[in-house]
Amino acid sequence: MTIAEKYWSQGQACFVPSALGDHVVIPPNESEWLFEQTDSAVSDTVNLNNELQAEATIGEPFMVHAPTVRGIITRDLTKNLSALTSDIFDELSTAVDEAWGIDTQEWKEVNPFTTLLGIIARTSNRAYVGPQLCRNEKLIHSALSYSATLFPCSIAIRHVPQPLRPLVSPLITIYNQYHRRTISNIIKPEVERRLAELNIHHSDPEKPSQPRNDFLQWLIEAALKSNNPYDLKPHIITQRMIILQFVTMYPISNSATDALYDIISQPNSASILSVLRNETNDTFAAHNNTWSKRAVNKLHKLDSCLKESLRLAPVVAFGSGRYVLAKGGLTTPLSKTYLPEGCTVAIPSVAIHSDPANYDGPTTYKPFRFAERHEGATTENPSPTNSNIRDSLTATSPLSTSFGHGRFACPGRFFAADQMKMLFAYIIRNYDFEYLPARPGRMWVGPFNVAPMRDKIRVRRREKR
Ligand code: HEM
Repeated sequence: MTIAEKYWSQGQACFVPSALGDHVVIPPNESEWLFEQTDSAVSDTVNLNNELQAEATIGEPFMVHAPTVRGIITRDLTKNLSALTSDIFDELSTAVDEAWGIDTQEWKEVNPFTTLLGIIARTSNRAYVGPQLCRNEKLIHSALSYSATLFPCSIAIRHVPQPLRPLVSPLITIYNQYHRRTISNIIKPEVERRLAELNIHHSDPEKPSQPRNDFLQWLIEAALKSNNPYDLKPHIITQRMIILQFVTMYPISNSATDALYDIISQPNSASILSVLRNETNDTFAAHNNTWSKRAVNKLHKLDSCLKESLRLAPVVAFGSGRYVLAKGGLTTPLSKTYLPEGCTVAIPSVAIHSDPANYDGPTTYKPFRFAERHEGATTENPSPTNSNIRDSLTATSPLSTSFGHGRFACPGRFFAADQMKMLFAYIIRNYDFEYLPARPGRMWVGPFNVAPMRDKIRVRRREKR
């Protein structure tokens, strides 16, 4: 038990200095209180701007202006998941085949972290910028490099005294900004092309506009509706697309890599894989041998497996950081911790997830823990104790905070969950995995959980059934 965990277990807050800045991490039983605070009391945006040093690393303060990236993720991306499923699956399966190979005879050594990063970057961008740009290797390379260097840059900037930051930040972010410019040089011409197309279409409604269903298009249409010239500036639209790259690739790939290592390193990994293979095969067959959103929703055991890995290793050890705005500060209701105005308060995600009061055998990996809780439930008759909605990967609660909880819970979790489920459905049906007797340890870099980055596993394509 760490010193911080000792404080939390006694219902006390703990001051945690970290790479993300200084946080007052309140005890688990006060997390619900934090989720209920109003926007005038605590701010998620100010905290994100601070954590990311958005001015220097992103250029535009994070998601402050309408139409926000968050709004489009919630409104358009999530609602279009059914329509996007076949495109995502098409991109994902091609990308996996290219990265892991299709040789059914020889085992191949692959680095899950790096290969999944490339696969997820390409697949996500299929939904963001369409089929041509998502295969642009320069775009993918720069999107990944930009995302990988954003946090290190913000951490370095935070160590510089405030008055010197405008001077020093451009030097710290040289490499990061090079990749931001590269992404911009690739996406901006497409933004301009689409804006011009829409202008032509508006001045000549007879001329058909090209139907497109991707994030960039929704962003442009939202900007048109907002009637705010700022939102329509090509570089602002481009900038918002760049933010999207950052919030997507690493969290999904990191979580998928962890989940894969968890499965293949269990002594009973063959049986776990067999349960998952049966579920994916049966579901695929029951849905006309096609992956639709409806079919993906039926993968309860896989859903449970992914949720269990995220429970054990959420992307950050203490999350849902909020900057205290309330004049005169706030006092928490139970531990009576005083939170002065200007401090950052967070919840202890890992401590919540590893509390025996919340989870039976909390430190043990039980891949089907959540599926078992609702075994036998039907949509028509979900009993209160086994409702599958509550235990699904995307469901959040004060006890399940891998995606945060409340108004600022991760809006991209539905897209992330579908992508991860499709990825696992594909790799489990199409590849064998060599058992890994020792799982590489979980690594925490400051508050961040980092999946094994350098380790390799062995995979072999399965014969066609
Ligand atoms: C497995 C993958 C992912 C994980 C584990 C994850 C986790 C999280 C967490 C813990 C937060 C903070 C929530 C809070 O402050 O309470 C967050 C915020 C956010 N996530 Fe995700 N995320 C994932 C994927 C995605 C994807 C794919 C997108 C975009 C489509 C996305 C977009 C965002 C945005 C925009 C925010 C900030 C929301 C706001 O503060 O308004 N995330 N995510």
